Amino acid sequence: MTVLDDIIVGVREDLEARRTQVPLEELKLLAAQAPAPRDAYAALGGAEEPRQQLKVIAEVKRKSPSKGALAEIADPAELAVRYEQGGAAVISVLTEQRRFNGSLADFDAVRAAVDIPLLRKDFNVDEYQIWEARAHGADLVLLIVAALDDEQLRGFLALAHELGMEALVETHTAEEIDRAAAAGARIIGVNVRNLKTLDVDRSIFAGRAGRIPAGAVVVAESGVRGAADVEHYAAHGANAVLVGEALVKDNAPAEAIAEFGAAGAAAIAARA
Ligand SMILES: O=P(O)(O)OC[C@@H](O)[C@@H](O)c1c[nH]c2ccccc12
Repeated sequence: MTVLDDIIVGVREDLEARRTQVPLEELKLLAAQAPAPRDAYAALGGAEEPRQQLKVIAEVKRKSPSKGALAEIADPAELAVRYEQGGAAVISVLTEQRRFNGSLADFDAVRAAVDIPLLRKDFNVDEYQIWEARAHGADLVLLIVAALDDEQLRGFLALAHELGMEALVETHTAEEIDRAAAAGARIIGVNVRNLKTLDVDRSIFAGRAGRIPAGAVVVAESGVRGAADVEHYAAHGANAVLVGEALVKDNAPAEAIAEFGAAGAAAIAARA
């Protein structure tokens, strides 16, 4: 059993517990009452031609299975406000409980505090979680290709789009990129962390990005330690970076986001 399989077992158990408390029919009513979704594709510069900026997806991440506790985040809303002030395009909030110490309560707190698009970051393996994301005011959901078969991937992507949301479709291998593209993903992430082993290999990004179709926003996920890593990803085709650990550990996350954006834009300009 891979790490990913193991995580999903726990995710499914937690999800079944929530389903008995809030049945799907009730979630659908809540989703209908939620504020309209914000356009995450536009926020990530998807429609700009050419894409000259490097967008930052800033993550609220308390803990990870590879590194354990990362930071004491007393007030996720306050952190999110700093992310927004620093110029983050999107904020990602981990809601997985067992391994990442996240929650929908964290998500709700962040939703109430900022106006930019929010990603509900979880191991989404059931339609219930997509409705749940929208009911809580999410604008995007994470879909991990390695965790889904093609029918699930297409079904969840279609549901997210029907509900007015986008999906960050996460890949690791070239084959997963092809599956994401064939399913019609508009925002494709390359996670340099292999979720089956948790190994990080930043060098894989360069060889993957060119495989992503031109219309899709290219997101480099994981492993950003500082501006040099952002420059590397931007030089090799990233339109956006998703950063967790480095930002939750930084005393000045807003300044770090601004620095990443500037470093990325310079690398994109140098590439042209
Ligand atoms: O903390 P990092 O190395 O900056 O990584 C952020 C993000 O990419 C990582 O949290 C992540 C990427 N894909 C995921 C899927 C589930 C949980 C977490 C993740």
